[in-house]
Amino acid sequence: MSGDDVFVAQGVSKTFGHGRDAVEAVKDVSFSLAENEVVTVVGESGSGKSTLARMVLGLTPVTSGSMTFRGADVTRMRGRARTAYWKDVQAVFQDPFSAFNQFFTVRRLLARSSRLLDRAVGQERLEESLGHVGLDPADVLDRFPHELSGGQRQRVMIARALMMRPKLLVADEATSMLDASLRVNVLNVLTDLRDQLGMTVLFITHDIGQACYVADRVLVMEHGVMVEQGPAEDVIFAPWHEYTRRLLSDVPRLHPAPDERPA
Ligand SMILES: Nc1ncnc2c1ncn2[C@@H]1O[C@H](COP(=O)(O)OP(=O)(O)OP(=O)(O)O)[C@@H](O)[C@H]1O
Repeated sequence: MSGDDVFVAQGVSKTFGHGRDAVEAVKDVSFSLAENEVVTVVGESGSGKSTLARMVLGLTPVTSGSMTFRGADVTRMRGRARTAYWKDVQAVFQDPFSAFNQFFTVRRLLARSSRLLDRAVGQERLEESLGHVGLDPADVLDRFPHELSGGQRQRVMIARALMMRPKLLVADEATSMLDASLRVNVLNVLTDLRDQLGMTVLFITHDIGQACYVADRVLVMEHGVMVEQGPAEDVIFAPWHEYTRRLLSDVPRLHPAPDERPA
C-alpha cells in the first residue's frame, strides 16, 4: 500500500444470513487501488465479485474489515458522508437498458445527474462527459434509449457517471451484454479515462480475457477468497494459483499451437 493509494480494503468480509443458512460471499479480502490505474476483479459466477463491488460503493455493509478512501475511513458511512462519497465514487452496471427510463432522452437522463451542479457547469460537463466516451452530443442528446446501440447506451451510462468527475469508477460487468467489437470499444473508454483523467477504475468481470486486455493489475477471486493479485503481465504469463491457470486455460487462444493445427 503506497501513498498513491486512492482506496484501501483491509480484511474485508461479507456474510449473508445466519447460522446454517449463512453464505460467506467475501472472505478476508485485502487490496488497494492506486491513482491512475485500471484494476480488474476476475472470478467465476458466485465468487463474490459483485458483493465486493457493492461494499466498495457503500451499498452493501461489510460484516468485518475496514476500507479507506483517500485516507478517510469509509467502512460504515451513512447520510451525508455517503452522498459526498458518491460524488467521488461512481458506478456503471451490467445492463444499461434497465438503468434507463425508457421515456427520457439522453439529455434528460444526464440533466437529472447534473441537478447537483450549477446550470452552466452542468451543461459544460454534459458535453465534456459525452466527449470522454467518444459520443457526439449532437448525435445522441435527443435520442431515446431504444434508438441507441448497446455500446452507445453503455457509454452514455459511463458519461452519466463522469458528470460528477469521480476519482474512482466501479464498472460491474459493464461490458458483458455487449458483443465483441462494442466490448472492446467500451474497454478502450475505460483505459482512456485512466490516461486522460488519471482516474482509478475498478472493473469487475467473469472473463479473464477482458481482464487481461484492460487491466494494469488483476485481482482473482474464487469462492469469496482473493487467491491471487498482481500486475496483469505476471498474472497472465506467470499465474501461480491453480484457479487462475484454469481461468486462463478457458480463454480461447487466438493462434493454435503448431501441434494443434489441422494437417
Ligand atoms: N443479498 C444476498 N443475500 C444472500 N446471498 C447473497 C446475496 N448477494 C450475493 N449472495 C451470495 O453471495 C455469493 C457471491 O455472490 P456475488 O453476486 O457477489 O458473486 P459474483 O462473483 O458477482 O457472481 P455473478 O457474476 O454471478 O454476479 C453467492 O453465493 C451469492 O448467492
